[in-house]
Amino acid sequence: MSLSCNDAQPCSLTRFLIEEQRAGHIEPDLRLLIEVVARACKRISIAVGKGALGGVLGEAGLPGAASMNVQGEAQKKLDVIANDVLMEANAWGGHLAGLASEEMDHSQPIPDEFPRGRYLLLFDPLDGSSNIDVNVSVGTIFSVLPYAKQGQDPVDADYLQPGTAQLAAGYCVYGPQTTLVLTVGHGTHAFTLDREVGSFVLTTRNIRIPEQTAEFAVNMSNQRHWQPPMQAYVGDLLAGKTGPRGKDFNMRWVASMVADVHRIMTRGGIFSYPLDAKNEAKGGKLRLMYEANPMAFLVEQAGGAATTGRQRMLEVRPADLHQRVPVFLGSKGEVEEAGRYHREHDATAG
Ligand SMILES: O=P(O)(O)OC[C@H]1O[C@](O)(COP(=O)(O)O)[C@@H](O)[C@@H]1O
Ligand SMILES: [Mg+2]
Ligand SMILES: [Mg+2]
Repeated sequence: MSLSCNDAQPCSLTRFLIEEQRAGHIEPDLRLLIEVVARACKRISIAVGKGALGGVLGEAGLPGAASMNVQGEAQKKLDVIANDVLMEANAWGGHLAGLASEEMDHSQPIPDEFPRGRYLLLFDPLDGSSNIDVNVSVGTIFSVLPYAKQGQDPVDADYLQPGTAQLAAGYCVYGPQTTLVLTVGHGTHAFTLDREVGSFVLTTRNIRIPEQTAEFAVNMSNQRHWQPPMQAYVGDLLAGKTGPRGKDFNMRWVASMVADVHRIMTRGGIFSYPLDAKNEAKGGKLRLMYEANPMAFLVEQAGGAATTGRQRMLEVRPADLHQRVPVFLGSKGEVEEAGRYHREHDATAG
């Protein structure tokens, strides 16, 4: 029996990963690590799907005393559940040296009593938390980095590798369908969860993001806080056909990065969360290690581009585990266009 995926043979994630291993694209233990993460995503998908019936909606913590994460944000029950699922699944997995989560102050080495591996896993366990209680798509984002110091506990500094060092990245969107989108550095591929069978099935091999687009995603309510190049860029998008861009643009904003990026993976577009007067002191809103870098890797592997507006995202040198950055990603032509507004502004501002 042939193990290779073909049109007649739906390809499970397991089978796909074995093929990637045979092609020399991934090590066997990275394959197994991705399987563990995918299993955890299935469990999170089930928890998300239960909603009010499962008692998983609402804030974590006691009434009147919301539990806060390291980012100073109130945690939802599902933020905590998703974090626990990923932690527990991976502690036992045997493929990791340590983990870091958007929800935890510091990275955690795999305890001594468990087998240790050669990878570091970083994740945003539940992205789009503000959408949990209103039954709108949320997701999980993850990134895998190498760890070479065998026999030593990894510390936060070991995670501060640029996005170009990522060995794998992915997200799982919990929407009308649960879809896992994955790269191991050889294209970006989508797997849809067959809920009856309980396995992820390859549904799009080699996603290609259209280079040009007429759709942008940004939280327009922040417009008055933006810096001049962003004001100028979006001003020209809004001017439409009669403006300098010469075409009308549509706008979408789900407020779950995973869902917004998934739309861009499907039909193109540009997603941006720029610097503004509210987030400037923190460096931006979105997190480099848990959100921007894995998404940038996935988007580049799908033929798109990802920048801070001024620099390729994957080349940013991280200084802090919870570092925040401005984000522009999606259709290559449009991301370059946004970068041009920043360059021209910086040149004239001296
Ligand atoms: O509240 P805003 O400004 O619309 O921001 C939404 C953005 O914040 C995020 O929800 C941040 O992610 P978390 O829910 O993981 O904190 C992104 O998913 C989304 O793009
Ligand atoms: Mg997030
Ligand atoms: Mg989150």
